[in-house]
Amino acid sequence: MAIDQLDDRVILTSESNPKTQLTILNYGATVISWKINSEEQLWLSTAAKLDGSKPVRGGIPLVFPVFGKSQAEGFKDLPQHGFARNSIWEFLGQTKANPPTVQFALSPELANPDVYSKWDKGDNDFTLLLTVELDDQELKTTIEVENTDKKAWKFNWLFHTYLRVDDIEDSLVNNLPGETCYDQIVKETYVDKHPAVDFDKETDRIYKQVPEKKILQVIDKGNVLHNVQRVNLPDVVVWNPWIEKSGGMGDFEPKNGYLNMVCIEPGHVHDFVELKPGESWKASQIISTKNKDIQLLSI
Ligand SMILES: O=P(O)(O)OC[C@H]1O[C@@H](O)[C@H](O)[C@@H](O)[C@@H]1O
Repeated sequence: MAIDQLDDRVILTSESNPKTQLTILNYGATVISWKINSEEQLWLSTAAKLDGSKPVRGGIPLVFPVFGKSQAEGFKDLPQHGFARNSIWEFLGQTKANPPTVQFALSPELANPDVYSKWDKGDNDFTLLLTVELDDQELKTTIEVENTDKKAWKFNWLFHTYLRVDDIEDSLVNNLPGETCYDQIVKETYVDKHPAVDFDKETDRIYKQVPEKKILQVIDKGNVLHNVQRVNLPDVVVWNPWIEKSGGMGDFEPKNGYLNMVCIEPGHVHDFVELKPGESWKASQIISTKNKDIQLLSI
């Protein structure tokens, strides 16, 4: 694998196919592009700020130590989704040849001080290690969170993945029926009884404790486009801002871009993970286009 380390980003190119490429910004360690044989798999707003002035609108922003806003002690002052997505991570280099693997790290010294200082008054010592593996048709991102402090603390984690679709109105996400979700639009918890998640309006749901064996599949006109597998990430957020909400976001362009994206966000967000001093926690998201069969596990 060729690795090009530029000032603000790292580009990985597959040796077996030079048209398979991954771009990771140092800012937020945000994957902003993943092309398989020239075909882009992720959605990135054309107005996304890539200069570190604002979290990236698109790609795979990383959410830590809080998902959304929380009134929990130590989290109240943090802005939505925490500080991992607006801190400049350190590129550690290539760590494995096969599958080609690189790593990025974040610790309090590197974290955006304005935001980090709002988490328990900036008093929690931690290390985040992000491992990114690029295979021919698969992207695996693994996070390891370590408590390097002398006291316990807690956190949420989430991969805020913007997947590209041809037309959201022709797309479904399966394997969530039967699961309990908190619907952030109507502010209610219910069991989703639809045969699949479809999209004809703003959608913002947190599915809780979804069994790991359930692969989340984005199905476009009957074809499986993306398979999202999770390791140690029990919750899944499904988000599409639709017309009004995306219209109000200055960094969301083109304005009809909501038709070409769906966020499937594997995370640990319903409950906090608590780590005692010296403990660590590890989780992965695996997105793949290999499997074309619809997985029928639900109901
Ligand atoms: O605009 P932000 O901070 O990137 O958040 C985008 C969306 O992120 C999703 O994860 C949340 O469920 C939504 O409620 C939120 O609107």
